[in-house]
Amino acid sequence: MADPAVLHAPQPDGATAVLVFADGQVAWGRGFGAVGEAIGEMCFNTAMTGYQEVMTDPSYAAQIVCFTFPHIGNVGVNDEDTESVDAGAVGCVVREDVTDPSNFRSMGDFPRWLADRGRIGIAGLDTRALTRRIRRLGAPNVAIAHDPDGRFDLAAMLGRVRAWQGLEGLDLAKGVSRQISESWAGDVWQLGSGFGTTDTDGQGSAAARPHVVAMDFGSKNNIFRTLVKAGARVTVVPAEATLDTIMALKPDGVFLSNGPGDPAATGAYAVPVIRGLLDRDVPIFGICLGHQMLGLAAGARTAKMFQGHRGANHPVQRLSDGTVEITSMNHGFAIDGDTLPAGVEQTHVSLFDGTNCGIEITGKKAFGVQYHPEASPGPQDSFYLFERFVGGLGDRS
Ligand SMILES: NC(=O)CC[C@H](N)C(=O)O
Repeated sequence: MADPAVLHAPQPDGATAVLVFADGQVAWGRGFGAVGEAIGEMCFNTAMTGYQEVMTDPSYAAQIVCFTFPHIGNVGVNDEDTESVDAGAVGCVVREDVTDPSNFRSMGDFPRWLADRGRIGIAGLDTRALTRRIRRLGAPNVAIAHDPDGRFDLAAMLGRVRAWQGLEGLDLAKGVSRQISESWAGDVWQLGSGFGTTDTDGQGSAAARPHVVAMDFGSKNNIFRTLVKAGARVTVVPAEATLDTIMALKPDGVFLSNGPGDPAATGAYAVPVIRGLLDRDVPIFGICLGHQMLGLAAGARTAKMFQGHRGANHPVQRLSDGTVEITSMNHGFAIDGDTLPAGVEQTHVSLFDGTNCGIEITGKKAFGVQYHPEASPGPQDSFYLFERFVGGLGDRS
């Protein structure tokens, strides 16, 4: 039950936003971005850069991001550093008030951009204390609200956050996926030249490239850009594409994207399709949710983590040679490494907590990683995975 003393914590002067936790705790702050209310699971992200990419990563659907880096919004926003058109986190929690943007790439300010996307921000909170709370108690369900007049009905908010089912068992991937297929031509962004295309990256004409059919479960666009950079021709298909639809596109390989929600809840559509691809020996590469789904299709189980991994400096060990990759991460579920059946090999582990970070299906060109080798934001130590996948597609008989 809520602690009434907490729920009725007095509203400080000037408070225009509030967080109401499912256990009744309340945290007051200053609102920015959209006016209104949203409900989600609060997580923390430790990346020092890339707030725009984080907020537009569809894997954060139904989540509120607490940034541990204190200065968020200070380099503004632009039209290039977005990972999706309109999906992403429902809100964010930041330490310092957002200052005027200062950056040569800035095209606008973060609060206005958030408002345009209907996303709520709250500033002035002790984000380190909130992070410690998550580390102690696990990721909480939270209601976030912003009202410039400072009027909030805390009891009603508490009722709504308690009524929310939470992320466990929630299927969000098909809701944020593209609904129609699309052919993807853009290459990765570079300083000075911006985004390249398949015509400008020196890898030959699009038709000569291996064809990757990418299943979109709520993908970050930089994955498709990186597949193109690695030499692929990419066709993106919706999350609920059938095995027949995919095979009709004559894929040289199939890519399984990241995405929001509980992987185990996607069992009705994606997992049987992936099983069919495995039966047909189609090469497969999965990232994050896609990795988890590949594991489920191969017979492993997934589980919700206590606090999850989100940041841009997570060390992962590659077991084949002991090399450590510094990776970008964003996940709250994981494959349970103890449930890998025969024929599924663990290839990478987290050096933070030993959780599974990579699998490979023995005897097939099918592998996945729990982290984000496409970075955006984050280090690019793991780009070799794209080269390995795309480079291995040419010799399929
Ligand atoms: N980035 C992702 O694909 C996240 C996968 C899954 N929704 C999780 O939280 O674990």
